[in-house]
Amino acid sequence: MTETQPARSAGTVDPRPIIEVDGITMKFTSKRSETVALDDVSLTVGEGEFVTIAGPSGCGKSTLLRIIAGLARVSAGKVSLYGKPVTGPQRDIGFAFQRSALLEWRGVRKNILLQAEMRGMDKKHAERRVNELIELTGLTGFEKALPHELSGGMQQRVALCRALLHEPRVLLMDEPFGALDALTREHMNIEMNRVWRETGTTIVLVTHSVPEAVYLGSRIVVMSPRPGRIVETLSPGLPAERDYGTTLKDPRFTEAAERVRDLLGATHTTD
Ligand SMILES: Nc1ncnc2c1ncn2[C@@H]1O[C@H](COP(=O)(O)OP(=O)(O)OP(=O)(O)O)[C@@H](O)[C@H]1O
Repeated sequence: MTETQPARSAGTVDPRPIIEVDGITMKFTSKRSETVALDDVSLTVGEGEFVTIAGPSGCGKSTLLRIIAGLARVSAGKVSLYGKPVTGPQRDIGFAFQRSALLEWRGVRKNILLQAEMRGMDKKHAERRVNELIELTGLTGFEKALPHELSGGMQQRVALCRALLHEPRVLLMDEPFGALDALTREHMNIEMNRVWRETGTTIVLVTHSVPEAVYLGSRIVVMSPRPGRIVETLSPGLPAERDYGTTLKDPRFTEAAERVRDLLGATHTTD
């Protein structure tokens, strides 16, 4: 990566709010039923933060991300991105999902460039950016490989490059490593921490994994079972640069992980 690295230290968050979720409620209504997916959820994410959201299945985590992205309309409350109300699909964000959704007939480079084609980006700029991202995510040498020739972790790296191609200030990730085996997931977590530090992107990541939530998050948001509410927010104060093995033994990590587990355990019992 050639660009200057933004200085970071955990806990010192730029006060400028980038995402503001203010008292949102989300109801899904059909002829037969009404589902309250989110109930009075408020969350502010500052520039450069890495917020992880953990919560039981069905508590509205994906719905919350979709609302921030402008892909779903709230029943009540307000959402702003970069200080402007979200009223429709947002272009200046990146989105990564559990399934990498790569085009099977396109190689790595061309899959990443799909983003540039969809946005009509300047070709030379996009080409330069792809080179940077391929290097950043360790995909050098695989530029022409087709998705089926890649491991699951590599496929997710390609999806990550695609989500970052247009240099979005905000990256939303919905359980992006959920389909990977445990070891590959750890590697992706280490990589994700580096990508965050090196790009300065504001990230919100939804996960079912407690270690992933605590290792990656500068702040960890824990939600209750449906209707989803925020039950607690933790800021363990770990340094931004985190060696995996050392971090997992750090008392700040272990205490936060235990607390998240307790909260999720406690919320599960009321399921
Ligand atoms: N389009 C929709 N129409 C009706 N109900 C929906 C819709 N989208 C989500 N829901 C409901 O809203 C609730 C929250 O769903 P959501 O997918 O946001 O949860 P989640 O926390 O991301 O779950 P998981 O962890 O299992 O992915 C669920 O009960 C789901 O059935």
